[in-house]
Amino acid sequence: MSPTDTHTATPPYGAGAIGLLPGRKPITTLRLSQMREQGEKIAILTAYDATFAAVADAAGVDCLMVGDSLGMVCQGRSSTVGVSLESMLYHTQCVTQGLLRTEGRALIIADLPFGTYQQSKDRAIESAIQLMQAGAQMVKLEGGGWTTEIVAFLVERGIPVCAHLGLTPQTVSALGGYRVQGRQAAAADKMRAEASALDDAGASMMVLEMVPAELASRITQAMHACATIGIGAGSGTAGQVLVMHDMLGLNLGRMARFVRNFMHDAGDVQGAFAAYVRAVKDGVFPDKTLHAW
Ligand SMILES: Nc1nc(=O)c2c([nH]1)NC[C@@H]1CN(c3ccc(C(=O)N[C@@H](CCC(=O)O)C(=O)O)cc3)CN21
Ligand SMILES: CC(C)C(=O)C(=O)O
Ligand SMILES: [Mg+2]
Repeated sequence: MSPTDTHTATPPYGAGAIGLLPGRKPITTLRLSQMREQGEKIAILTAYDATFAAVADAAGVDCLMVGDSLGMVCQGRSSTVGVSLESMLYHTQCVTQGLLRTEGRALIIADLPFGTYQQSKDRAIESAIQLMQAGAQMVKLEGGGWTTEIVAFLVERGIPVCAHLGLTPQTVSALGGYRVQGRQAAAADKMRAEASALDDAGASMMVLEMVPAELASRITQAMHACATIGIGAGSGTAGQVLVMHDMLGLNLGRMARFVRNFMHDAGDVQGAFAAYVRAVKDGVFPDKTLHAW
């Protein structure tokens, strides 16, 4: 199938009413790997509720990420560390309902929150199963080499996994702040080795957050099956993700440098989401001015 056969690749991405667009094939992990192989960029936004999920889906967003960033965006916390599995389940159910109501096509990815996978593989799969039963189609967990065993354990048992390297917000205290990761040669080499191990362990996707663009590109090119998804990691990754509120220009604190306001030139929210999808697919977001690392 060529990229132009699909709904996502055919502009305009999101004119008209929410949902119920005919012939919209659901995004599967197989479809994501085809997109990676064919070089069609994967456009992802976070979502925390039914209405925004349905609007983002109708605008052509490929995956919706129920991020533990909901602790900051929805709950007003100063970090994601205190987010509970119950909160993640609630918001995953909300997003799932939004897509069911509108026959949505986006793939739902849910974050395993801090403290629900670090203890053991058993603890990780118990938490992951709950997210999958709430409607997630893939779970995401943060961390380097130590997560490889957990990723393999979940993947072998039929749970698609997204890894997450670079700035891992759940360990912000250990990292000393929300700062760029992998700047030094030794840290960059370590991240490349961890990324390859996670690829071999069967991770379908990998978020690279606040990583130098060149390092993110090198990691992307080294992957055998895993689709890299950048946030503040340049344009060389297989896809991009942003926190929905950020790209609409809504933030409780200071906006990170990698954010672009897509609401500014759009008539409405769905238009902003569609402009984001278009910009990611066309490779014009992010551009070089958006990351100073
Ligand atoms: N609204 C929101 N957007 C996000 O992107 C996001 C969340 N929340 N919560 C979870 C994590 C935390 N993230 C963050 C938080 C802060 C910066 C930040 O302040 N960046 C600055 C500092 C860079 C530096 O010190 O080098 C920047 O200018 O980008 C970046 C990512 C990304 N995630
Ligand atoms: C920004 C993405 C990658 C995330 O982890 C979140 O929203 O929690
Ligand atoms: Mg997260």
